Amino acid sequence: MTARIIDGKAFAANLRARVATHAAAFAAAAGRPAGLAVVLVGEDAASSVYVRSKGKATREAGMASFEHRLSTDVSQDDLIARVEQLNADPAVDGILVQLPLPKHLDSDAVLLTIDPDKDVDGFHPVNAGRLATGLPGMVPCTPYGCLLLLRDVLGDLSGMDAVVVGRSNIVGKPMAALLTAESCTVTIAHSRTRDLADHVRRADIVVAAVGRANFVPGDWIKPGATVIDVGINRTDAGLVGDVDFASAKEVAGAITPVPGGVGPMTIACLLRNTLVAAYRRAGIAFDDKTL
Ligand SMILES: Nc1nc2c(c(=O)[nH]1)N[C@@H](CN(C=O)c1ccc(C(=O)N[C@@H](CCC(=O)O)C(=O)O)cc1)CN2
Ligand SMILES: [Mg+2]
Repeated sequence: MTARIIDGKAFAANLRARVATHAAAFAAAAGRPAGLAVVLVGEDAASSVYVRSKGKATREAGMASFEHRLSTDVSQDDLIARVEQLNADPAVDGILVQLPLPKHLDSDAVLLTIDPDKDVDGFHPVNAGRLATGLPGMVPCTPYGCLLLLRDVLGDLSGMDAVVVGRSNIVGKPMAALLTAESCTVTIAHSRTRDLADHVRRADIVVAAVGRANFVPGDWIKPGATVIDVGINRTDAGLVGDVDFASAKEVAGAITPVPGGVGPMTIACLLRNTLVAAYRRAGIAFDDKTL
């Protein structure tokens, strides 16, 4: 069996086009565009690329992009003051602080400062709590992108066995919460999990988010399973995921490639979250399940 290769790039392009249509309707109804502020601290090369991509995608979707570039040695107080200024700015619907931050800064404290209703990354504990309890909030972009791809491939996920490999606050935990809300039976595996291969072999859905190149080999995959690879690892062989793609694609029913799978969904879902935040803040009805 050779797996269906899930085209995240095409899916993301389609989502971005749909966001753009709704963003135009928002601007007409609210008398202003939805706005996203991105804060970048320092010169990290990958972060600079991502922030530039986010700004471009935001403008292409017909939304306002506000870029705040702060020097590597910015103080914690000055960074927090910038976030507070964005919280108070009525033109800003979404705020995102690009991660990772330089070592001298306390990411948790910075993320706690973001107004939860503008937290388009969905990283604030209030949004984590809303997701865990089924309340409307902001859902982290990468896990939400994975969910959209899974629904597209599988339709109803109810009753399926899912394994999430990785327990980060940014991907693993919210991914598990989203799959639980879809009525999957979810296992969260991590570096201390015993008999990891056995857990993965039982899964209809595997989400790999450990940050280790080619960590999940094809012989761990149940024949026909759907494999979502969140990993982005730069190796001598180029960019690779957390799943050994060459062996896994011979066993899986469907699999995301790296690059071109989950990655593009992250920015598309960020635009989606910004639009959702804008509608909520403006008090204009919008069915966010359409996106
Ligand atoms: N505040 C945040 N910081 C970070 C996030 C985030 O969601 N919020 N995620 C990552 C970086 N990231 C966006 O910020 C991101 C990573 C990767 C991609 C992507 O499209 N990847 C491509 C490959 C790109 C390449 O060649 O390097 C792909 O997988 O096809 C988009 C966004 C960490 N920080
Ligand atoms: Mg188990």
